Amino acid sequence: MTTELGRLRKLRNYIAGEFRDAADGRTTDVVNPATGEVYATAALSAAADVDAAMAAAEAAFPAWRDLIPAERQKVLLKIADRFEERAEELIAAESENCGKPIALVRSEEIPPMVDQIRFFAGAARMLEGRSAGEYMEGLTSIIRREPVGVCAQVAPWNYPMMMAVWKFAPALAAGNTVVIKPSDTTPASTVLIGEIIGDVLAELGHSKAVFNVVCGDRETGRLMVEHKTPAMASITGSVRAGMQVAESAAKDLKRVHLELGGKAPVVVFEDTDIAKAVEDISVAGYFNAGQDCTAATRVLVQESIHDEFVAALAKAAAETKTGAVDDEDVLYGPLNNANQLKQVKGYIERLPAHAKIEAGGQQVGDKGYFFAPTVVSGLKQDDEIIQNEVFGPVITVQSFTDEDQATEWANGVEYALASSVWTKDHARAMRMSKKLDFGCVWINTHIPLVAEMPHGGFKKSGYGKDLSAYGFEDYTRVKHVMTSLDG
Ligand SMILES: NCCCC=O
Repeated sequence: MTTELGRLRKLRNYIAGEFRDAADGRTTDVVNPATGEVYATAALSAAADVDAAMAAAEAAFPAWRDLIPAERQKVLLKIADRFEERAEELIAAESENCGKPIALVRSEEIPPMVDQIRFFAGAARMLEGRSAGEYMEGLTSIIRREPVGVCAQVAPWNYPMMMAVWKFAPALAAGNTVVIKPSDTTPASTVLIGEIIGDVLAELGHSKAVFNVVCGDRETGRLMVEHKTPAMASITGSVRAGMQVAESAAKDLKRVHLELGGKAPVVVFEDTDIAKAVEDISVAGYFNAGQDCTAATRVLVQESIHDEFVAALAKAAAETKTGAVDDEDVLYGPLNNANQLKQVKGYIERLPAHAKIEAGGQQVGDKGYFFAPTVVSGLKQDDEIIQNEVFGPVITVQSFTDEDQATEWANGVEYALASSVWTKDHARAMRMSKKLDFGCVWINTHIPLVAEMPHGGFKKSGYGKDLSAYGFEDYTRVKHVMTSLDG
């Protein structure tokens, strides 16, 4: 099948089932971060394009909302099947757009995405509400769970495809219509997803305008969030972007769903199995070049095993490979863009004198945006690299004395998305899972996720959940209907 990608290398908006250039013809260049070369252009959408997409989604909403859930389920199940059938196209688009290792997109991204779409297909038929009944004499109360309306969704560049799935699947399952904007650095796979979903909608007799893709930059995102049509704005991105969205959405009290940054602490006690912990933490710190809001980035290790642990982490880093998309031995590819490379380099250049680079610390090669697996030890709680999200293949290490100090430092950042604790002591693990102020606490593991469980943080990591029944409910509203029994 010829796709938008294969045909043109010109990525356009997908509105009401049609590929459209931005109304004013503007485009941005799309760069392959593995080569640093431009390989496509994408529409740079402005107000007229956002208006068109919102009008399409608004017009499609009543019919989509009024379908019985089983019909929406059929659509989502077919989308999941189509993702499997067209997996190689999706993998190629994602890999070229992000420089991701092809084998890892195939094994680590496609299967969970397909599973997540199927999970939400099921969730469409499992709407929750309190039992209907007489809570006041002579009056029956019932709960209706309804879609919110048009959803404006802004996806990030670290997992463009999977984050699009986390947004469109619960939204569509619940009966909402969607306008989604991929990052301006990674529009390719989302445009292809637009085509796939549009085809499925049409094949099953529904309007293609249920799902619309608008390409563009931050300004396009701002226009979407401030637009009068959507009832909800959902964004995965930086804290800065999330705060701007919350502020814009506050102007007309839109519902907001924010999945922002992370700075996951990895608390390693002296009784842990060091070899296993190092192996798992390295993968969880370097996978996707550390560009993961739950990455195992901030290791806190008990002082009695500190030196041994750091030496093992440094050895694991030296053995971890980054490189070409078709090399099956690499764990991760390049950073996503030149700006991100500059940001990661900046954190390393500004390290304080008391920090020690145990491994890596430099760009790899002179083509593309690759960065070496890095371990930095000797850090203090107030250091910039401890407090801020690096979003690169950098693991920091601090040495703690006891449980109280570990807890204080683990919680002592503005982020609160994910964390892990490593110990053989069950009671300590359970104490720590209560004390760690994060949306997820892993015990003796770090980074796995499942469709059935929520993903989302506290504090400046945002609010609202992705995945799970909680994520599904975020895309619904609850209405109370009360009826007199006297006619
Ligand atoms: N491991 C998936 C994390 C999603 C956000 O970065």
